[in-house]
Amino acid sequence: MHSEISAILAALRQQKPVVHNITNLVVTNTTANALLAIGASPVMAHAPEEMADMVSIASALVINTGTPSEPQRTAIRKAIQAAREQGKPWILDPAGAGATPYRLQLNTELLELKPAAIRGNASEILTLLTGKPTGRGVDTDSSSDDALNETLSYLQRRAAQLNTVLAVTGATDYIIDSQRIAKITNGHPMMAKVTGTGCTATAMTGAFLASSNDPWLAVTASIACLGIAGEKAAFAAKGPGSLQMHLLDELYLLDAETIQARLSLEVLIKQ
Ligand SMILES: Nc1ncnc2c1ncn2[C@@H]1O[C@H](COP(=O)(O)OP(=O)(O)OP(=O)(O)O)[C@@H](O)[C@H]1O
Ligand SMILES: Cc1ncsc1CCO
Ligand SMILES: [Mg+2]
Repeated sequence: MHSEISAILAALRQQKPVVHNITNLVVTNTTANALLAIGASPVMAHAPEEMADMVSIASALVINTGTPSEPQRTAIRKAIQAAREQGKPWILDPAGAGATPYRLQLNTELLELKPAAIRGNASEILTLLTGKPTGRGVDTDSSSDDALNETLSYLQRRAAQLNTVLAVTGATDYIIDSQRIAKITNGHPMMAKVTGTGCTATAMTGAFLASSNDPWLAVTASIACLGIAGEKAAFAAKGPGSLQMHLLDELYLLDAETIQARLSLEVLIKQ
């Protein structure tokens, strides 16, 4: 898999896709910088009046519901409509989907609008798919093999129904479509001590989706690249502050040799 991942990264850097982000107030700067560091061209925009025009110059759209509001909801609807009309991929990050009924209702509406991919932590993805606002979710690390397998086959059925790619991230990442599951164990626990690491994964995935015809491979490549850059950054960091700085450097420096040396990925067959 390392050569396929490096090939998509090379295509991304060659194409420098414009990625339109409607994201949360917390991570707007860090996700824009991560997109630049990996080789894409970010634009952060949320005025409803310019959504169709902005989508028309972008190659992918990233929607993140971390700090929602009614004006943003209007912008999100307009941007997704434009992306669908223009045949451009869009990715959903249901940030905090289970935190309030408002977010869950918004995310449930967006789920029906055919995202090419959905990236969240286990609680967010399960809340979104089941409609049950639990903050508990699954802990893929501590689940028994049976419980984990049950959840994976449920997720795979839902990915097939929705014709999307589900990326469930955490200590272990699972990238799931109707046929394939990638299990990635790159990354470092310190990454969870920097806000917006997951939002960065989603934003980067927008750029990777724009750089490949295989959405599952694109999402897998994106999550693997972030995990590899993140673990390298963690080794160099004293704590979360310098991790954030090193992460940008490692995304910028990431190359095929590093991917080959560090990739920790297993492809599970159809459940
Ligand atoms: N305990 C961990 N061990 C190893 N890597 C981790 C761990 N926690 C997070 N990561 C890395 O961080 C990436 C994204 O993190 P996570 O799933 O925690 O996102 P999130 O909860 O949506 O974060 P946020 O909402 O702050 O953006 C994962 O894909 C993985 O590479
Ligand atoms: C901390 C926080 N609050 C809303 S969005 C966000 C960033 C991580 O999702
Ligand atoms: Mg998140």
